[in-house]
Amino acid sequence: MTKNDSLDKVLVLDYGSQYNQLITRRIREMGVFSELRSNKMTLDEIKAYNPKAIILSGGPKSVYDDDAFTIDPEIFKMGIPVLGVCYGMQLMAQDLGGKVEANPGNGEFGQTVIKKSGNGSKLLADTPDEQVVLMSHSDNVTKLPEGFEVAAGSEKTPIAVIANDQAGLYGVQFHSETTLSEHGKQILKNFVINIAGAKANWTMDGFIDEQIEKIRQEVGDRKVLLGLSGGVDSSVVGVLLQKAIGNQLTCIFVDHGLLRKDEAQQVMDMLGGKFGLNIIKVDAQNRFLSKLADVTDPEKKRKIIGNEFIEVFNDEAIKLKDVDFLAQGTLYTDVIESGTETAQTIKSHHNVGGLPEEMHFTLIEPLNTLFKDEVRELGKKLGMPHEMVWRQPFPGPGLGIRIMGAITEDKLEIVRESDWILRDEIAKAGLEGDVWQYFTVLTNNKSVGVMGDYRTYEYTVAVRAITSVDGMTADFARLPWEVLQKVSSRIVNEVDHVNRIVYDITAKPPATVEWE
Ligand SMILES: Nc1ncnc2c1ncn2[C@@H]1O[C@H](COP(=O)(O)OP(=O)(O)OP(=O)(O)O)[C@@H](O)[C@H]1O
Ligand SMILES: O=c1[nH]c(=O)c2[nH+]cn([C@@H]3O[C@H](COP(=O)(O)O)[C@@H](O)[C@H]3O)c2[nH]1
Ligand SMILES: NC(=O)CC[C@H](N)C(=O)O
Ligand SMILES: [Mg+2]
Repeated sequence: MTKNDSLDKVLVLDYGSQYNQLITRRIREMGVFSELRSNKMTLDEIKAYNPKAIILSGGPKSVYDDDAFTIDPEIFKMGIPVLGVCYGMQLMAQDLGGKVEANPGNGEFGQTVIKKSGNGSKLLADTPDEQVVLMSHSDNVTKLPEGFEVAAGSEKTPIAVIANDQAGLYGVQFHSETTLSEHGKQILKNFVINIAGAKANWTMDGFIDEQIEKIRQEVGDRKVLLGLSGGVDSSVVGVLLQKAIGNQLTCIFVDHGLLRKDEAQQVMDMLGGKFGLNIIKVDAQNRFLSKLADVTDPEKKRKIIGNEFIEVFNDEAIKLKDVDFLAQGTLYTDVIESGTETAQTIKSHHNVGGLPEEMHFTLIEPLNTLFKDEVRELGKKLGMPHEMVWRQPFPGPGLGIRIMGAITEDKLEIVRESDWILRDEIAKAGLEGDVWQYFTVLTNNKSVGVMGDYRTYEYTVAVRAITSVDGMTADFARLPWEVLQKVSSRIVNEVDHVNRIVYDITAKPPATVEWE
């Protein structure tokens, strides 16, 4: 029996929403074990999995499309409580004899108020009669299936929550899993704990033990390479692997020429020195930069970088001999944004969507169901120091995706120096703990300036600083004017070929954090 067999499990079936893993994460926050699985799971597989409750996620398709993702309707008769979220609710309604149609208007996107009807069913217990939720749909349930009641509605969506208390079947048209649904957590808790009766016996300590056991079983006495960047994710994987397999682990730190100022030295000192990890530093500037010469398309850059990383790992593996596994600090955010069978590609993260199609390694990615803040909690539990756990994220493709257009040595110098000034000023202002991530971007835009009575025609640098919890959604940081003023003045004065600074004031969505 594996450890998971003793836990109550909530099975989330994936219909392709960007937020689907947030559902499992909200449930883990309650201390209940939860996993996301393919909507292709058969009825027998679901029965064998033995879930305490099932959630059908949202998704981009319409349930009446010819190529819509489906479910075996028998699952609604198994006596296991089922909650449908958005697409999931529409699928349940259609399968049980209700009707789903395109919304006659433009759909409903953004925060909306819903109002309970009647007592709102057990699902909406302990939430106010009127509450704000995040809607993101263009189809509506227009006819209820038999045995169901409307538990709440909004102006544009009269059927926004459906409930069949007796059968334990429920649907919410909104995304209860995002923080933009103000009582979403309570609603999920009502479903998982009160309605399905799941026991809260999952912990992060349990997760560590389980991962260590899994890694030991898989690796046996063979060797593992870890792509180590000095970032939070791969450092946490490094510490976890060291606990699991000790000196069967070799870490590879690649200097691809796209690192920040002084980064290579800092990483080697911190992880090799203080933490005693066995690290090989590979100087690969030339091979990365020559492959990237003249490449302007963001997705192409990401794929070239992803491929080249693997080439470097391959070369090192040949030297070390008998290495079968490659470990990476891949998080769920990297997986979902790279696109899955059901979810659209937003950008190919170098370590997922940027990997070559054929690889000699088996991947070990113990964090690929987690979000950044969960990884930080894990790092703390593993006894890692505050400054390592709270390092700001830095993407694997590095400064390469912060230069719009083709990458050159001169442009790298501009982003490297301007980034250093921004980091220096944020540190001096004592704001490092308040801002989740901050960096500069070299736009491909030149404009006219006047310096010392001369006309200049030089580059615009953008400053990006955001607040976030998990990197899935973000807002621009309200940096004090004085800090922005100092940063602007120093970059224009100290970095050649820059005469204008702009501040990026978009949230994610609709923008993303990085510009490419
Ligand atoms: N310079 C590098 N050398 C070796 N491996 C790298 C390098 N950059 C990234 N990687 C690999 O790619 C993975 C994904 O990178 P990512 O930036 O998301 O994570 P991280 O660097 O570990 O943490 P953070 O998100 O805090 O920067 C890393 O966990 C690591 O395995
Ligand atoms: O390792 C990585 N490889 C990548 O290819 C990559 N792209 C974005 N990021 C980081 O992910 C978080 C979310 O960024 P985006 O909103 O730009 O997708 C932010 O923290 C980004 O810095 C990456 N990390
Ligand atoms: N977010 C969703 O799950 C949307 C479901 C469906 N595609 C709709 O537009 O209504
Ligand atoms: Mg990184």
